[in-house]
Amino acid sequence: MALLCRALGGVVLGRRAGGGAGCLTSGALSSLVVKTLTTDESLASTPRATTLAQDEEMASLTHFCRGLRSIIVDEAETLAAGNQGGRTLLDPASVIPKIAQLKVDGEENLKLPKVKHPLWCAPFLSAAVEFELVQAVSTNAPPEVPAALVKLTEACADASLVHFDDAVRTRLTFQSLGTTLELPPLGRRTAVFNAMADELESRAESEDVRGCLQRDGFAVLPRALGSAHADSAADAVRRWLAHVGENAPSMLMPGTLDESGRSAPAVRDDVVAWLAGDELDEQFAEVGIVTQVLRRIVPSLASHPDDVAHDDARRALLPAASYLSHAMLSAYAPGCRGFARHYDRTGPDDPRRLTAVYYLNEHWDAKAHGGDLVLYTNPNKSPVHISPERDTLVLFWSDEVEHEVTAVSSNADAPRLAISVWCLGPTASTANAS
Ligand SMILES: O=C(O)CCC(=O)C(=O)O
Ligand SMILES: [Fe+2]
Repeated sequence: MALLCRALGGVVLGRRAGGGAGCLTSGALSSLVVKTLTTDESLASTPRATTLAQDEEMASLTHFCRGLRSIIVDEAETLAAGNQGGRTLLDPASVIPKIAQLKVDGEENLKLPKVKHPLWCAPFLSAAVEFELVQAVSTNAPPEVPAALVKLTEACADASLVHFDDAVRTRLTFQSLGTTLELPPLGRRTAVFNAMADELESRAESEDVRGCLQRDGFAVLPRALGSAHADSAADAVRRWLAHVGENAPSMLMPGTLDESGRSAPAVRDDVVAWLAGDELDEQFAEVGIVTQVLRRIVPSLASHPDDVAHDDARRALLPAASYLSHAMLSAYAPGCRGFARHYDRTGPDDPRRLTAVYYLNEHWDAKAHGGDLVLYTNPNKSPVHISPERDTLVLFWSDEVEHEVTAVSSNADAPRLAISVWCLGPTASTANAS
């Protein structure tokens, strides 16, 4: 394990373009792979981050590193024995089921009661792949090996075993290792993720979302993903909702007031579903993709990574890898009363620090349909009304900006749909526990 830490620690891992390059020291290894897990409480109510103990993290990392190594050795032996049956090196069709089994084995053997998030294995598995990648390049393995590892990560992302961002980062790591080998183009879904994430980052940059947040406490970003991506995401969300409504209606539940799960239709009368980012069935893959894009990019908009002036404790967020609260899909049906004035952060034990809401509603007419988000940013100023139009992203500090959702007119011809993500920070109890 120490060897693994040293090996990984020496590697400069690229991050998403625009996110700044990060040098992963061995001390930072744990923050790469830890604090990323979400309890199943989040499926019932407010999303909450939880952390694993350090020995649990190391056990998980060891499990995936050893497991992946043995899968690779097994595959190499099969190929060498000539029993490949037409398979290529690390053929996803043969390797993905083995990796999926590794995840199941981890759930059974590691005894991590807190681990319920579908993508809980993502940071461990992607660290294991990165390790293999570095090993392959540094030991001058045949060039097909690193290339196969990059493609395998993309297949893992398609199979909800790692995040798409892991796949993009693995490719950047590969490029940073100085090999001249050409990689095949990004896989289809990873390419969609990448294009959406790039668009969101560059729109946020050009509209100075960070500056607005720091100055005004909120930011509004129209055309956040671009109309083509927004349309395909919104269509996919509609199909997903219909599918869930028919096949798993218990996933749709009344929006709650706080993490206790209490609901009160007089205060809010929407219906919500929690998205994990693994909603990748062929018919609605963009649901998982857009969820992963929001969860990946929104934290980086909270402040500039190099800007220490903004690093005040009140706004301190957990490390990026820990922002994996589920995303909340909310639907206010025509005729709903909305959501009464409130702060999202309900108290010192609520981890939410930054709220981001992305709207999916086509042709929303604020006057005719209502459903405004109203932000009460400053008692001396008029409140800010935001119409929930498709492809608008709104960000505000969860503990500073009181807000409400106004009634949705019964003339609206579709429910008012939004996806919300929260960036989390330490709470009184998590700070004491760590
Ligand atoms: O959908 C919106 O515009 C905001 C909803 C909201 O305030 C919440 O879910 O906490
Ligand atoms: Fe709210």
